[in-house]
Amino acid sequence: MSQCAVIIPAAGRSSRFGGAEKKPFVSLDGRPVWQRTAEVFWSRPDVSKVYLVIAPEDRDDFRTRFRPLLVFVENVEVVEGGAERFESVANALARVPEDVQLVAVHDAVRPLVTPALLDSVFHAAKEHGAAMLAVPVADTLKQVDPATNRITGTVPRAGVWQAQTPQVFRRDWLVEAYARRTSLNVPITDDAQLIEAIGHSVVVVPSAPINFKITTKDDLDLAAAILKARSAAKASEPEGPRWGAFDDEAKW
Ligand SMILES: Nc1ccn([C@@H]2O[C@H](COP(=O)(O)OP(=O)(O)OP(=O)(O)O)[C@@H](O)[C@H]2O)c(=O)n1
Ligand SMILES: C[C@](O)(CO)[C@H](O)COP(=O)(O)O
Repeated sequence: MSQCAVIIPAAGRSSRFGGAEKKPFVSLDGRPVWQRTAEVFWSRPDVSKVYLVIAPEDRDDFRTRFRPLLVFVENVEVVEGGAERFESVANALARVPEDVQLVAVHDAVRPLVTPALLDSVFHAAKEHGAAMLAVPVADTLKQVDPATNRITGTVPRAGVWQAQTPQVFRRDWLVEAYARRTSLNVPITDDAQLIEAIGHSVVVVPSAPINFKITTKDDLDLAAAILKARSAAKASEPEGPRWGAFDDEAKW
């Protein structure tokens, strides 16, 4: 089975989130956001290692709080983050061994990604060398003048998709793209941009809005409400057949 290394950047400043605690470390229905995200990856047989990228200023606290958990998870390595997201990814990418075929980059603050979505984007990346999750833009897009808050134009949304993560690439392509990153003088907000810039096409795998990024407090509240609804639905599911003592009521 071709193995995939997973880079989970969690070293941002959470400036749009506000609050005392950075968003990867806040509790989401009982577990920190980063852990909920990492759990979806680290138990997969096709994941060789998870590289969790933590800001230097958070390392000591992270060790203190989560070493007891990580002792039980063999395939996780903590890597130091950088000032920008691409620097954090680059630091982890440098740790990925050459024999790893694919590298997935997934925001630590997209905790609701599902195993099925991972299956589809991993499969597409194995087949095409580069693939990412995205959803087609559903709302009308407006260009707005920040000085006046007035609309200056409407952006045609045909063919426009909202990028998500994971973004999954052949390791050699991603290493080459990062090596040539400095030649690009555009703000890099996702890794697919770098792969596109070195001439490789990236396949878009239709995703689901559930894989949204926690950027603000409202996003955290939405994620918590979704998880609460999920566990309520699970609790109200009829009991499955009772094994052992047969019961006339049991439905096969
Ligand atoms: N220097 C950075 C910047 C971002 N990230 C990570 O990249 C993901 C997506 O970034 P974003 O949602 O923008 O997080 P922040 O940069 O923390 O948010 P903000 O822009 O509001 O400060 C997050 O998991 C964040 O922790 C990172 O590892 N290193
Ligand atoms: C990578 C990303 O999540 C794709 O939509 C997005 O670009 C991250 O941007 P951010 O400003 O670092 O949140």
